[in-house]
Amino acid sequence: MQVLDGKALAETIKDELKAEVDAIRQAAGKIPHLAAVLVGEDPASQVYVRNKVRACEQVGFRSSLVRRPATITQTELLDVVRELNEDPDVDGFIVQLPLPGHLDEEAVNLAIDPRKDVDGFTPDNVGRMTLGLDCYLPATPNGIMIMLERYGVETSGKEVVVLGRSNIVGTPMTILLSRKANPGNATVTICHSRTKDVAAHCRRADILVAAIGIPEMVTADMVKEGAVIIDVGINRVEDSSRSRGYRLAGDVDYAGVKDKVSAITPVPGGVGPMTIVSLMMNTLQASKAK
Ligand SMILES: Nc1nc(=O)c2c([nH]1)NC[C@@H]1CN(c3ccc(C(=O)N[C@@H](CCC(=O)O)C(=O)O)cc3)C=[N+]21
Repeated sequence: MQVLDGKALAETIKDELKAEVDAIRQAAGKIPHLAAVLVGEDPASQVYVRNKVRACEQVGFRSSLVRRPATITQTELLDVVRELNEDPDVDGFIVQLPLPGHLDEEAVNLAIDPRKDVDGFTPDNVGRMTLGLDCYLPATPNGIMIMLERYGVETSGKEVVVLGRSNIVGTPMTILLSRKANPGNATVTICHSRTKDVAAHCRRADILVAAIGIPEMVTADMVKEGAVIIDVGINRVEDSSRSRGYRLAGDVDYAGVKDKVSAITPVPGGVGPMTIVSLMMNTLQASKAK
């Protein structure tokens, strides 16, 4: 069984990015600049954004963290987005999700200038991805594609099952995996809350991508012998034996499936770090485009 070590691969790619950033800085005096908007105090979001800022430092980017209280109004948040759209010093930015309940995520997303949308969430970028045009690819699905490519996981002609149909992971994952490209050319099934027999679909999968947010939902009886498992879930599970009071669990029962599969991503240290690296790649692309 091979552990698909996203953390190690992310470090390798960040070294490559840093070399490119250094060269650009010397040749053109330009430094890529990523801004992140963080609304409220969601503990997981704070960790993710902190990791993004740290990654920016590692590759030699400039980063700005725009923090706003959970009480911000929709109008005020749209003003923040507009300012970032118009700021010539900012190459790309993200608005960390989820937003507090009173805010309209869709309206915020629609307000982002597609040229600065390094998350790849705006209709312009989603449409361009679907048509196979140049665009910013969404960070988590693209991070997974890079992982499959660098670890030499064959996708062509394979049966892939994606659990979850979110706009940011499940749905774009199906598009990238089924497109005529390498990696790609897979036969993809998407499962969701209305799917009749999820386990039966999973058992057919050569590659299983779990992105549903239910801790350890995928158990050994649901996976095919020798399958490749991509675990996107990062769930905080109460654990009084830990000093922080919780442990991280994926959507897959790692201990239960690891002896049955050919390769699997750990949580943490799997898809998460790859998500951050693809955000860095998009930001470099944004800075080159200007
Ligand atoms: N606008 C927006 N863009 C995103 O890309 C976005 C988002 N909103 N909202 C939430 C999800 C999730 N996400 C992660 C980023 C880093 C880790 C990460 O660093 N994970 C580490 C550590 C995890 C931990 O310690 O909690 C790991 O898996 O090893 C995970 C998940 C980005 N997302």
